[in-house]
Amino acid sequence: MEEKNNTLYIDDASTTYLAEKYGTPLYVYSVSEIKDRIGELKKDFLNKYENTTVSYASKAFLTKAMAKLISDEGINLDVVSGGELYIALSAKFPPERIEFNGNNKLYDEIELAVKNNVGKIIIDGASELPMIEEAAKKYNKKVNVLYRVTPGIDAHTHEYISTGKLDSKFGFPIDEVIGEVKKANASEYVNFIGYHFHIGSQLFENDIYLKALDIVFKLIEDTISEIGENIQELNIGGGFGITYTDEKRPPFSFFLEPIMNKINTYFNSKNLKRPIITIEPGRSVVGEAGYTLYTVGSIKNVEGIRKYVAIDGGMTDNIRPALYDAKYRAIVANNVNGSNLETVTICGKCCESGDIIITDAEIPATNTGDLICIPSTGAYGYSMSSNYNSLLKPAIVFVEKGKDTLVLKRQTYKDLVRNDVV
Ligand SMILES: Cc1ncc(COP(=O)(O)O)c(C=O)c1O
Ligand SMILES: N[C@@H](CCCC[NH3+])C(=O)O
Repeated sequence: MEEKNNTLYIDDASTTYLAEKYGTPLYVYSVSEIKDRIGELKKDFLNKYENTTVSYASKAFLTKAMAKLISDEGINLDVVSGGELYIALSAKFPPERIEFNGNNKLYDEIELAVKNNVGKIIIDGASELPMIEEAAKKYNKKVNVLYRVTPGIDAHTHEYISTGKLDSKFGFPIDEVIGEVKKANASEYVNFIGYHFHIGSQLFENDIYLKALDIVFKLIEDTISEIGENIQELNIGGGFGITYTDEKRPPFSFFLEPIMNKINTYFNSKNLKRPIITIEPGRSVVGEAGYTLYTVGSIKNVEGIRKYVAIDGGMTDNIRPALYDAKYRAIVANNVNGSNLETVTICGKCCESGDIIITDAEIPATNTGDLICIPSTGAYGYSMSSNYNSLLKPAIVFVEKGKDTLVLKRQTYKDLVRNDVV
C-alpha cells in the first residue's frame, strides 16, 4: 500500500475509488502481495531444498478466486472441511494437490475427498481410519494418509491458537500414535506415508519448531523399528507470524533455514532418505495482503472517558479482536497524512460492547463519511466472518497493479432468508 495525494492506494488502486465502486465494508486483497509471498516461499524453500512442498492453509482465506490463484501459482492446498474441499473442487483445483486436515472429519467429508481423489488425508483421530477404509472400498481407491501428532510443545502465542500441546483436541499424543499407524500399515485401503504436526499460529520463534522436530525424530526412529520402513513425508504445519501493529514479520528463511538444516543433518547422520518436507502456511501468505475498508458513521465523545468512532462493519467481518484480543492499526484512507491526531476507539455496529476493532487508535481526526482502512486483515477475517445481527458479509475485491476485480459479491438481504422454509 502507498499514499498518493493524501489517499491510500492498495496495489495501485485508490481506496476511495474502490469504496465508491463497491461500497463498504469491503475486503480488498493485493494479488501482487500474495504472489510476492508465494515467490518468497519458492525462493526460500521450494527452489532451495529439493523434495519440498507447500500446502496453502485455506482456512486463512478461501474463495474460488483464491483457489484459482493458488492453483496458478503452483502450490498445493490444505483444506479442513467438506466445505473448503467443495470450494476448491468448484474452482477446479487439481485434487491430487489437495490435502485434507481436520480434527473431526465426518464420513460424508471423507467420502467427498476419497471419491474425488484428494492427494492425502491427514488422520487426526482413531475414528477416521475405518471411515477412510469404507470410502476407499466403495470407490476402489487406495488413499495416502499421514498421522497428525501433538509433540507436546507449548508455543508462545494466544492459547486459542496454540495447537501442539499434549492437552489438545488435535492429533494423537506422540506415544500413542504407533499403534494406530500399525493399523494403517496393515490396511489394503491406505498407504501410510508419514507424520504431521502443527504447533500453533502467529509464531515468532524458530526454536520451538526445532524442539518439536527432536520429538518427532524419535517417533520416526520408533516407527522404523516397529514397521520396518522410513516415512515418505513429514508435514511441519504452518504458523509463521506476520505484522499487525509493531511486530515485524520475519522472512520465511528465519524459520525454514534452521528447520531444514536440522532435518537434513538428522537424516544424513542416520543414513536415511530424507522424507518430503511439507509446510502449511496460511496467515503468512494472505494476512498482510488483505485490507478492510469501512465508512465512519456515528461518532460519540463520552466526555473525559473515550471517543467512539463507529464503522459500518465490526466483529462480523473481523472477530479476531473480540476472540483473541488481537491488535490492529488503522489508516484514514481519504486523509492519510492528516496531522490533527486524536485517540479514538474504533467500534463496530453489533449489539456487543466487545465489538471493538481497535481500542485507543491514534488517527487523524475523523468525520462521518471518512474511509477507514484496517491493514493485515487478509487471514481469518472473511473466513471467520458471520451474519451476527443479520449484518451482511462484505464483498471481496482482488486488485493487481491498479486493476480491480470483484471476486465475491456482497450479501444481500435475500441471502439472509434464502434457507428459511416457512
Ligand atoms: C493444521 C494447521 N495447518 C496450518 C495452519 C495454518 O496456520 P497459519 O495460518 O498460522 O500459517 C493451521 C492453523 O493454525 C493449522 O491448524
Ligand atoms: N483463526 C486463528 C488462527 C487459526 C488457528 C488454526 N489452527 C486466528 O485468527 O489467528
